[in-house]
Amino acid sequence: MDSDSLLPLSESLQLPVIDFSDQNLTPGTSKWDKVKADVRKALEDYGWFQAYVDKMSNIELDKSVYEAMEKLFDLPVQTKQRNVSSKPFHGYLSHNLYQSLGIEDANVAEKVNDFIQLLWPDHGNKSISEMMHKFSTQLVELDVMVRKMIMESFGVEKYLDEHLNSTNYLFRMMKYTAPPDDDVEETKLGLRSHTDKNIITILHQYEVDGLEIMTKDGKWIKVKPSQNSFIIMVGDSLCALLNGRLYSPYHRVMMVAKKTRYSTAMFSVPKSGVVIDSPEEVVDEEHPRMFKPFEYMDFLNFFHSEAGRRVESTLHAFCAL
Ligand SMILES: O=C(O)CCC(=O)C(=O)O
Ligand SMILES: [Fe+2]
Repeated sequence: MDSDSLLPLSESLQLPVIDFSDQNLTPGTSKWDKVKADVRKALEDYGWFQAYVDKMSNIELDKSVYEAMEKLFDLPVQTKQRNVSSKPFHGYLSHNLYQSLGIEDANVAEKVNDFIQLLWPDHGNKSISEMMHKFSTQLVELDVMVRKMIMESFGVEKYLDEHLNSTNYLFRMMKYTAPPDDDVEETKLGLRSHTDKNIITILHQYEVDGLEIMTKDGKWIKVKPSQNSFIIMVGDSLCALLNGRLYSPYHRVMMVAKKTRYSTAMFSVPKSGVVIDSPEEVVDEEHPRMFKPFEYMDFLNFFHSEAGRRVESTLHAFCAL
């Protein structure tokens, strides 16, 4: 991990920070290949990295998203509950310190507009939905770039278009209320430890920290919020698609600061009916086939079930060979 596209995050631990700010980061260049190699190494070793993006021109956008989130979560509970979905974990959720709202197909301008109109039908909110859609578009571009690098790196780029077309984008906004003023560890838990079930997640924390990601050897790493970067994380579906060659890490939110915390997540999610099955290219003697083919909604429904909640690893319990 000692190439010049990596920036040091911490003196004591060499954490994966990869520079995505280069405007000339285009496929086929030597810069692209270098970043691609770092991405693969980080996702093999940690299952995530911090993508440094030069957002100097986007500080306004970042601030606007933050302000819109504050207002959305201030709406009455009955209003937020209009955000429903037929799929588990896609609509409004609330438990303990945690609340979240979800926009399905957030890459489609009308869908973002429908969401804003449904919750917040004031005059003038067109500009808010346009702003949210702009933010989504940037996250989708980052998701596509990273997935292209991953597919190339494993020699399966011929499936890239098919792969990109087999997913939807779910954008979620999260609010975590400040924990009670005590020293009880449990009351600080904002979101319990889990692996993401989708393909790739792009997380962004606003000012207040709390995200912790587990290393393969069981150490929790606290990830500091940064306006200029996004956390890119492998989900179980990508891990399964690549025959376990990339790692999907456990992560959680601990509300250590006594402050309200906001975060956003863009999830690339397999569409209904798509079968996740490792291509031959990622299976060999050294890497025997690890998972049975499965449909994402069956996997998500298992995770949502009583039995699925009890198992240590949803992916292994659901489809390991
Ligand atoms: O709020 C965060 O930083 C993490 C959220 C998360 O892990 C999730 O929504 O899956
Ligand atoms: Fe997560």
